[in-house]
Amino acid sequence: MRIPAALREQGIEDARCWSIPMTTRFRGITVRDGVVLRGPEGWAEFSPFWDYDPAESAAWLRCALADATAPRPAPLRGSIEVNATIPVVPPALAHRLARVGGARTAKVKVADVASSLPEDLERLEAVRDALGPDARIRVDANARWDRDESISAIPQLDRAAGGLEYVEQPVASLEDLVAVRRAVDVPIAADELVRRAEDPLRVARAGAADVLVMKVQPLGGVARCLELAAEADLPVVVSSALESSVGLSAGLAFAAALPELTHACGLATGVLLTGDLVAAPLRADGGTIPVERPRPEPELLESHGAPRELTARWEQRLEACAQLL
Ligand SMILES: O=C(O)CCC(=O)C1=CC=C[C@@H](O)[C@@H]1C(=O)O
Ligand SMILES: [Mg+2]
Repeated sequence: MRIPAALREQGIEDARCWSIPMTTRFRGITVRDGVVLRGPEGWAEFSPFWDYDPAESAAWLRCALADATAPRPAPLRGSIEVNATIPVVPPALAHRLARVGGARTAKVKVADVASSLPEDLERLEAVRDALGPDARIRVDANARWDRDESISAIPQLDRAAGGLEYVEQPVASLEDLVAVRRAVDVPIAADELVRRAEDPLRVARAGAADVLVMKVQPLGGVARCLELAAEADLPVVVSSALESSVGLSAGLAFAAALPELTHACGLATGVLLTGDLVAAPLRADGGTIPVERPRPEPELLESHGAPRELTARWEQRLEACAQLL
């Protein structure tokens, strides 16, 4: 595919567009697509979701550009503990997915348009049953509740799960998050208020969350995430943006370089894709993923290569974002 001049000037030598079907619908998506870029440090991923406009997507490109052209920080650990990620699926499938990869923490999606509260409760019961009493279970509502819905749903979810580690982004606004956090006993994590906010640290400064979920692409890259985490001074959960192993490995690099890592990270999402760009995909085993930087396989870049029309859309997107760098 065509490489914007601004990226060539900064050392990008190759760019490939890919598209891989998901195993289950997640975030309303059934196919994941994106671009991988090659620079002097290796391959890096640029894969903003399609609902991110060019201004927001520019942060994803800054991440890819830095990861392809500048060395990653020194790792402080060789493997990262991860959580199983459970989409909105029936209880029997949730039970099965919770055990894939041997994680001792699961994150369960709730409050989805495709799911009622009773169904969310059943999904949580199934996950607890699968993992046993010592596992940690967190839920992610993706800002779909209002204040009152949160305050009513969270204690019910907490009971069904046999105890929740935290609730991720129950409501959209900072003000509502503060109110919910005051009203419930379960700790609160912020995600959208970090990754889609003009000021990702506002939530930390306001004391509105107990945990920050951080994703390297939307936040502009590994180095910037390390700066933000140091300033936020809150426990960080590094999570994926449903990347291929090329992008997941940047998340692992961030998690590996954090001075303190107290929670399992949401980087075991490779299993939600039906294929990958590397020969040995980054997958959880015994609940951890090794901190590695696998390189894409030429045959896999070929076989997962995006159709021409999709590639043209990504070329336009890359160009628009490159102009905003
Ligand atoms: O945190 C995890 O366990 C996996 C990543 C994950 O849940 C997400 C990745 C990308 C987009 C999001 O809708 C979703 C999230 O909201 O955290
Ligand atoms: Mg989230």
